[in-house]
Amino acid sequence: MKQFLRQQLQNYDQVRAIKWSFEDGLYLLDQRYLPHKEDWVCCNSAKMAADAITDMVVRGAPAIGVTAGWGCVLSLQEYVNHSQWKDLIAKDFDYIEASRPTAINLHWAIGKMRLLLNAADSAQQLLQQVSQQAQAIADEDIDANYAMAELGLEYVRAHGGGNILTHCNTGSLATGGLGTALGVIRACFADGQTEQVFADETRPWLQGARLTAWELAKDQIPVKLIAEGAAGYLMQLGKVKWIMVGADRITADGDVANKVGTYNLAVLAKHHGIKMMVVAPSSTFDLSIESGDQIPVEFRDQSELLQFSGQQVAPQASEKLGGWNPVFDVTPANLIDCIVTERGVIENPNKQAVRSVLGIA
Ligand SMILES: CSC[C@H]1O[C@H](OP(=O)(O)O)[C@H](O)[C@@H]1O
Repeated sequence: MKQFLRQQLQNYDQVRAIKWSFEDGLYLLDQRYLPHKEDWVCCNSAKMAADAITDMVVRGAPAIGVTAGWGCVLSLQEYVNHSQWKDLIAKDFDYIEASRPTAINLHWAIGKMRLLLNAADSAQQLLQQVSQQAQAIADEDIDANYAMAELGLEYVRAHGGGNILTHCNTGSLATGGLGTALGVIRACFADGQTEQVFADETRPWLQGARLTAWELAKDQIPVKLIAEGAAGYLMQLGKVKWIMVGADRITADGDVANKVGTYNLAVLAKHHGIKMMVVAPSSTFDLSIESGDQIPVEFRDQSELLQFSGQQVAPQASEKLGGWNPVFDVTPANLIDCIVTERGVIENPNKQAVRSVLGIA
């Protein structure tokens, strides 16, 4: 069974949104234009890689961490023979880290690279170390996706399958491989635990409508798109048994920052007795903070709200009236049934459960 599942998951793991070669550099599938166009952006500097993160060419917490790693290699390649290499590279690392505030995977990746930089006294040696670290970040993410898919499926088998509602995009476009929540969803479908996936649109970037629907359609996994506002009615009619989402930052107590709208779903799920599953690798945990109100929530330009595929949806809105555009929200741990990581499943998340599953004394 495990072999069959692994084969099935490999069939679902064909899309790569991030491509790297030392000769050609970093290529990112431009997610701003999917599913209509499959354009690639070539990043040949750390700044270009950072700007691609800020501009959402690439998005999704783990994918941002992987991209940040390769962005650091681009910096080394640019300055390895420069007399001021250490200062220039440090500035590039800072610029990459500032590209988006919420996803901790970005800061985790840069933190690893900064440790190497601070200890380095040879640029050539550092280039090799940073390259190996970037490759390790990418490889570990792919492996973590498979581990989470298998652990998440085991948990669903033990608690009963059923239809799933997912939010935003947590698949191959948000990670280095199979996906986090979408990896579990793929495993559940392969195992017959679910026959129907519901994806909500996820305004304003439409990661659900544009990206998750695209990924699942490619997999030939039955997916129905819903307006976010329909989620409560879907649950009230008993059409879903699970809510499965990803995460951008999880605190030591198990509070979860994720795409805005996740908190709404968690409250509704609790009210309707539906299981709320978060799926995220250990690189998404920020154990330096205890509660969700310490997580920096990204606000993006109100213009992203006031248009819809190029049309002004609120022409009457002015700069003053504008929009209020937080792109994440924070779900308290007590609304979450389980957090699936590659190290194990954190049931009824709290400080002790987080530390125990992550293997921290
Ligand atoms: C694999 S989890 C990805 C996570 O990132 C998304 O945010 P964004 O599209 O703004 O980068 C969303 O929160 C997903 O859950």
